[in-house]
Amino acid sequence: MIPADAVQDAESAQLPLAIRCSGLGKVYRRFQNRWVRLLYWLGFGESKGVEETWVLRGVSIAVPKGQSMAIIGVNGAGKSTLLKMIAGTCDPSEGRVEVAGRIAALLELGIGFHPEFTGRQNAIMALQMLGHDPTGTPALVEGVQEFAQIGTYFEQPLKTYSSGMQVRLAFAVATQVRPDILIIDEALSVGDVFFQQKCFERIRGFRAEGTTLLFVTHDFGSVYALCERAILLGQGRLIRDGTPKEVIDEFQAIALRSTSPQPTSSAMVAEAPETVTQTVPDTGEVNTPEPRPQAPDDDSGGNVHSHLASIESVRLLWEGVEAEVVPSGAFIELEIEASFHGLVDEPHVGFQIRDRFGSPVFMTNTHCMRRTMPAASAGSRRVTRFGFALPLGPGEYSITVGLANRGLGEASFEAMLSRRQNAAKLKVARNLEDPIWSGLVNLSPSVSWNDRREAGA
Ligand SMILES: Nc1ncnc2c1ncn2[C@@H]1O[C@H](COP(=O)(O)OP(=O)(O)OP(=O)(O)O)[C@@H](O)[C@H]1O
Repeated sequence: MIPADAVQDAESAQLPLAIRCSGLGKVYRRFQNRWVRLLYWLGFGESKGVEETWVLRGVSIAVPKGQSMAIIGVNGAGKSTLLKMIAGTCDPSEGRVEVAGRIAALLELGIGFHPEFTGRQNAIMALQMLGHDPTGTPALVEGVQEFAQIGTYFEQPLKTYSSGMQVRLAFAVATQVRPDILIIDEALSVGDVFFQQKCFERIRGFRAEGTTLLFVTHDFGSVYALCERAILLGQGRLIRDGTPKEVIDEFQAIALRSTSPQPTSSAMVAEAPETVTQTVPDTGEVNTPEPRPQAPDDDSGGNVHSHLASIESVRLLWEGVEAEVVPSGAFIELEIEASFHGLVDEPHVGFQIRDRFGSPVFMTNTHCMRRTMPAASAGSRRVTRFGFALPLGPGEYSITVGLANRGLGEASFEAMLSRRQNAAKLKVARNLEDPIWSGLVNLSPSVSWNDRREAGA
């Protein structure tokens, strides 16, 4: 939890560093008027009429050479600001950044490109600006064209490009020569799935050759797939530094603790619900003292507790018997027992299955299934059973369960009452009766064919 640890850890391990940030901060100032601005820059009137907003403060991290680190946090947490300071496109207001090696940064869509120039012209200029030898440029431009695969658009002005085409060109230019440090800010989320896979393949290749990777994304699947470390920023501060799983769990826990008046996400057991309201439902009973509104008490493991209800047990049943290992394709039941300590007028129960990287495999809940359970009164217990076939590939999975009150709109809840992160684990074994297949999910394809004869044959 202590940001400075990151610097100390890497240094005490005496790892050669690619990046070191020490006490990094960025402040933006708003001036009441231009006179205040002038006085400020002349060194007068320090505080009068000047509003300071620190968007990043006290960030100290050390990134050893060759490490892949994800930066996660809610919108406005300061992720892009940190990347820009490391890339050198934005000056810190305080603290220091030191980098060792050549940086390639994909910070904003087509950064530095000119809308009137063609893809080819932009590629030539960008490669030269990145410091590549002009004599080697034709070969590099060919490589960009080949990787970007934007066809005849390569000869058209950039202003005619879709955002996906711009990312293709930008990524191809930035990565045409392996950089020592590669910085990517969300850019890859724009491209189509095939291009993303191609980019990830190139990034993996660079990693294998020793490139350091800094990666901002809201896609946790790619964090698990690409990064060995993650940091969590919140309101411009470094609040967690650890493995992707630790940091993503913390992010989810913080998101659940949030007290913003927006409803919680429908995926009540799922990916980082943005917010949870703290409202206790109106019981509708006259002269009954209402329980005081109380925030769900969330521990750092992503669990939620409240005074209204709690999930007591979670069991997996295969053929009616509790099981931890089941064959792929088996029909299983997930049994969730909850106890209610107050009236919950519209309870909903849900679950999420995650794979060993922590990536969600499946999630649903009774609200999303358009099922309405009866109200649960104080002192009652209820067992909810979900039954489903499990056509997943062999491997280990975890199950997180949740209980919320009152479904809102299409996909949200008024209050999260109980959540148990990783409440059960499940091992899926190969089903020896299955035909041979590999992958995440058994699609059980059918197959048919018919022969056609050429006329006259
Ligand atoms: N030039 C600027 N002037 C004033 N405030 C700014 C400026 N640039 C960024 N900010 C503010 O700094 C904060 C952090 O912004 P930043 O873009 O670094 O966040 P982020 O975590 O990358 O967010 P997102 O996930 O939405 O991209 C935000 O509140 C933003 O409004």
